[in-house]
Amino acid sequence: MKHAILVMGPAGCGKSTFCSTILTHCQSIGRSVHLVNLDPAAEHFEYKPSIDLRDLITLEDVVEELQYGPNGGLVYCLEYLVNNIEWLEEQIENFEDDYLIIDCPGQIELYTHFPIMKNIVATLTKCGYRTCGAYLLDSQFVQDVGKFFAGVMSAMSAMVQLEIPHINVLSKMDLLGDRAESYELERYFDPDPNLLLEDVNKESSPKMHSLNRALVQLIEEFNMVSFIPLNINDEDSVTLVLSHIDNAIQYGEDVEPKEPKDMEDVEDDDEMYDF
Ligand SMILES: Nc1nc2c(ncn2[C@@H]2O[C@H](COP(=O)(O)OP(=O)(O)OP(=O)(O)O)[C@@H](O)[C@H]2O)c(=O)[nH]1
Ligand SMILES: [Mg+2]
Repeated sequence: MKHAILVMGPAGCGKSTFCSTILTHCQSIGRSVHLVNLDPAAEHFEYKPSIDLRDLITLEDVVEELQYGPNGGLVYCLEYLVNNIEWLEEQIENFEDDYLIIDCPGQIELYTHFPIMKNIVATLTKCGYRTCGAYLLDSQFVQDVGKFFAGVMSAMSAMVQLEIPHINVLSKMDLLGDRAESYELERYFDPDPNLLLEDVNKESSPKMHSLNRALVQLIEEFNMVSFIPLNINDEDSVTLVLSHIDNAIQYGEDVEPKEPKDMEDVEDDDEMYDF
């Protein structure tokens, strides 16, 4: 079985950094992973992507030749990918039994109302991939409840559209310093919808209260508002996030266990010393 993580989230929330953090971590534990870049505007990468959308189309060319602005150009590039999806199919066919980390562009429209990501997921599924969506929100989203609400809505919109296993990650936890451990923050990781409603009502005018209630109810019904905090400087935190993803796509259940081979090696070694 093949596996993929689709790394999504608003502009600048740390998607590319997340991808290279996971890559570094996987390399250090001897796991095979490949980076896939789906951002036609990406400029540089810590790791060279194994598959790169810029080999098919770049934002620079679209802006130059078609006179699109940067946002329209980006949507054009991804629509071009969807219209030439055989390109992606051919590329991902080469990665039997591997794990792809897919770095997406940071334009929120791609997750909320364009069917682009849905098409990409359908292609991955068709090619035999189990895909997990990792939706990143920057830790600044837990600094006030209004922002948190907006962030949750965008995460939920991606989740509802894509219909794949999904986790939410709160990135850049290192920026919060000591506050990262505080009770005030922890209540956002797995928030109680009633507390959320109380908080958001305090900050908005009474006119908004019934809308707030409806939104909280929606969040509650989807039962998805939980976030895994990620501090990229803390190895345990990276391990925890990856284990949530592995769990969501059942990675490891069908991977050949390492022991038998190791045991053979040991046996061979034994033979060498068997006088
Ligand atoms: N302190 C800190 N900074 C981070 C972290 N992750 C990302 N950044 C910084 O945030 C900025 C954006 O990070 P990227 O990883 O490029 O974010 P992105 O989501 O890929 O951005 P786009 O592709 O433009 O949407 C960079 O300046 C990073 O150095 C983090 O965990 N901690
Ligand atoms: Mg990026």
